[in-house]
Amino acid sequence: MRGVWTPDRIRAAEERLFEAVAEPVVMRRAANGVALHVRRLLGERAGGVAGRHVTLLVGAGNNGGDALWAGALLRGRGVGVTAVLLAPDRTHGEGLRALRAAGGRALAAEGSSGLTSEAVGALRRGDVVVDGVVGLSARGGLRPLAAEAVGHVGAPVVAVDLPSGVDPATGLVEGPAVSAEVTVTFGGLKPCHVLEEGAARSGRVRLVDIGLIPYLDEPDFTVLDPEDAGAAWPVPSPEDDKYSQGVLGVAAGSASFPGAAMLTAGGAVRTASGMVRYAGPAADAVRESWPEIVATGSVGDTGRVQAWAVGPGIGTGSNGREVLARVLEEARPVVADADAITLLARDAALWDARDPETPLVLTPHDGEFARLAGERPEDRVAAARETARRYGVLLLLKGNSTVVAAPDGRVLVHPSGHAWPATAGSGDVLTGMLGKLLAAGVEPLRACGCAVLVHARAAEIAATGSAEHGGRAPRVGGDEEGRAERTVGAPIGASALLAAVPAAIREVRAAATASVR
Ligand SMILES: NC(=O)C1=CN([C@@H]2O[C@H](COP(=O)(O)OP(=O)(O)OC[C@H]3O[C@@H](n4cnc5c(N)ncnc54)[C@H](OP(=O)(O)O)[C@@H]3O)[C@@H](O)[C@H]2O)[C@@H](O)CC1
Ligand SMILES: Nc1ncnc2c1ncn2[C@@H]1O[C@H](COP(=O)(O)OP(=O)(O)O)[C@@H](O)[C@H]1O
Ligand SMILES: [K+]
Repeated sequence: MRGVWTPDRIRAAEERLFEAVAEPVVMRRAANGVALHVRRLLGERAGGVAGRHVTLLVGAGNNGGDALWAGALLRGRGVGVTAVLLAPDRTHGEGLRALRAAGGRALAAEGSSGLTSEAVGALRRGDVVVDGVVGLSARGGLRPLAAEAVGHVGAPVVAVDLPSGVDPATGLVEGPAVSAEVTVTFGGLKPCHVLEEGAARSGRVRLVDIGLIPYLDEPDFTVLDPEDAGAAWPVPSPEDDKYSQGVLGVAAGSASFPGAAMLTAGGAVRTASGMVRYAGPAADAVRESWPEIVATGSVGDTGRVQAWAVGPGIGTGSNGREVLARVLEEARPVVADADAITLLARDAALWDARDPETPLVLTPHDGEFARLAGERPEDRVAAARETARRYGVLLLLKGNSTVVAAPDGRVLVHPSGHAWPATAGSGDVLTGMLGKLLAAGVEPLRACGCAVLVHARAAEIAATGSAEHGGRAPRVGGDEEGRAERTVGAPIGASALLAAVPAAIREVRAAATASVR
């Protein structure tokens, strides 16, 4: 599990760190981390380090200072280094002196009419470009000269702290911005590394220890890693039977939408052993697809369950309303998706059926969120947190980065790193998976984080066939940790995602086992 802190809180921790350790020492630690990851990327993409060329794009602040110091260190490894200075009179003085003393070149970016041809040449020549334009203090979109320079970058980029042009606090991008292959950040993750466009533009995020950790308080939110999901994933123990692992009731689908029932129920079956019951008009179809499911026609006839998954395909008319009200009255943990969210958003009386002490998870996409909150989410973390608090629910806001907020203010974020789950019916699969984790007794916030992580990974496995390749997706260039964007994949439907859920579970469980060795 990794913490994420807002820029203000990172800065406040840095202030405390500087009382104990001199600022230049800290900066040197940061630059060491940058130089290390530049060397690695040169090895991957340029086949070696010595004799290769790196171009530094350097802004006016300490972010540029980090880049210059890293350049000085790279000179010591035989790398040719050219710094393109966006603000020559305000460049970090010590960093520039260090680079020059190590034999690096520096040139002003700006000529009489924008970027000089020399600067453009340097940006084009680098085997790797280091983005030291702006870091934590970024405000608004890139300044015109910086934007022009970024437009000339063709080589793989190592971003210092964060990709320039991305808002550090939100991950939003206004205008041109850097797309990094690797982002080297210091002390703790910032929101831009895991939210919105910033998540994709950050590439592989590498965290460097600069001694900040003891000065950081509780994170603003957290990101689960595969090993966290693997450690929490329920598997049967020798004492277990089918009931003790938690029984999930699925109330999904209708005569017109039997597929929603199949996908939701399937998500549950593939997530954990034990038992799944189904209640609804698609009972025959569900029995045919999933013979292991005990299916009945109505919620009242279902028998005992430890949690419910309700909503996909139930419709928003009186039948759907009746189903949802009956499920809520059972006072068991519930995951409510799709039509159930629409019903809850427009019918305040439905909330009376709910026991406020029993966990209720709502899993809206942005459109469903707007029905609940009155507007589409802008700052997704703040919006999810506020809505979770207001309704007293766990709010799982789906998207490329999924945000899960608990009513007590805790938040988990999962940046998927790809968009393979964006396919019709994949939300239904997620609902079934999450319901089964709730039925198994996994703590609700963690259950949400685990379900989202494994669901996204299952989609990636299905799209790329990576499980068939011994855990490695076929990739175009790059190393085994290469980004999903460079992975060769083919579009999938939700059934393919569903079929890959066991492979994704095996993978996270293997990660958990490896991490305790
Ligand atoms: N604190 C520490 O010692 C440590 C910090 N560390 C490093 O320091 C970084 C923070 O450094 P910082 O605070 O100096 O600011 P920084 O992000 O370089 O930007 C400031 C300059 O950028 C400019 N600018 C602003 N917005 C812009 C835009 N949209 N487009 C273009 N330019 C823009 C703005 O110029 P302006 O044009 O507004 O005058 C201003 O001069 C942090 O990210 C990390 O890398 C590490 O070494 C660890 C120790
Ligand atoms: N651009 C995207 N990148 C990654 N995941 C996405 C993207 N768009 C949607 N998803 C994921 O796909 C799933 C879609 O769910 P949902 O919108 O409910 O679809 P449906 O109702 O068709 O099942 C969610 O898990 C969501 O997080
Ligand atoms: K940067």
